[in-house]
Amino acid sequence: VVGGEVARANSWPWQISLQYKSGSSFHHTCGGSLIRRGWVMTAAHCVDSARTWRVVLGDHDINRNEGREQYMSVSRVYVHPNWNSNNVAGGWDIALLRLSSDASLNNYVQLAALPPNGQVLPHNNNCYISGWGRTQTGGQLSAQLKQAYLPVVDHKTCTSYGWWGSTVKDSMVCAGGGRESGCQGDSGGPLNCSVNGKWVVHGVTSFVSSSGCNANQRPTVFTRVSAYIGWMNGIMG
Ligand SMILES: CC(C)C[C@H](NC(=O)C(F)(F)F)C(=O)N[C@@H](C)C(=O)Nc1ccc(C(F)(F)F)cc1
Repeated sequence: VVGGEVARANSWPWQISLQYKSGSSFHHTCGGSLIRRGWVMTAAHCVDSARTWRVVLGDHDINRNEGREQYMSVSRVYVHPNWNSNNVAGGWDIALLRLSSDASLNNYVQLAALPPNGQVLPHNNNCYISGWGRTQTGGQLSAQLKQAYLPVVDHKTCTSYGWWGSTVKDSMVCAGGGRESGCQGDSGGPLNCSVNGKWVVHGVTSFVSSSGCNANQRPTVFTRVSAYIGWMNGIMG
């Protein structure tokens, strides 16, 4: 996350860290959201390579053991069948991870609320991105979970000339576009939007400009969760 601030610990209790095993240790690579006690929603591009994954729930500082973490292994990865790893602009950048056991819900670990099928938020709707991604273009990951205020940029604006144009599809949500943005390592994490006074995860962090995370008029682009409710219910039952 470029800009914004360190989040109050566990204030986004559905935020997870997706980590892969390298040698004898695990490394953060993406974010995700806990959507059922045994299921995590993330980006398809996060799980393109076959690795040994683990999901950390209840985390704040990914480099320290603070005692609230739950470390879960992943029993199966469901990547959207239409996902094409050579074409993030095509959309379909969503995947579900089946956890090997159910999470324990508490003050630090809660389920994300998902939007109703098809719901599209208005321009400037209040949203926050959260994640442990780079804090500057080309910079380092953040040790502590960060958040930044990224209001929704409507499709009409986001797909216009000088903005993303036709790179952004109807199955995506744009947010931000100023000095604050997502960045590498935030992928798969939530766009937390306030709807009728409740936080709802409307986006899965998908891409930013290759010329810089917080490039002007290149808002952070998210997979629109409300376009995939049917697919997710079909998988999770
Ligand atoms: C691995 C990538 C598919 C997703 C990666 N995502 C992120 O960094 C994050 F965290 F913001 F979600 C990204 O945007 N990386 C930048 C460096 C990038 O490659 N952006 C990008 C690539 C292609 C296009 C396209 F589709 F237009 F060709 C648009 C943006």
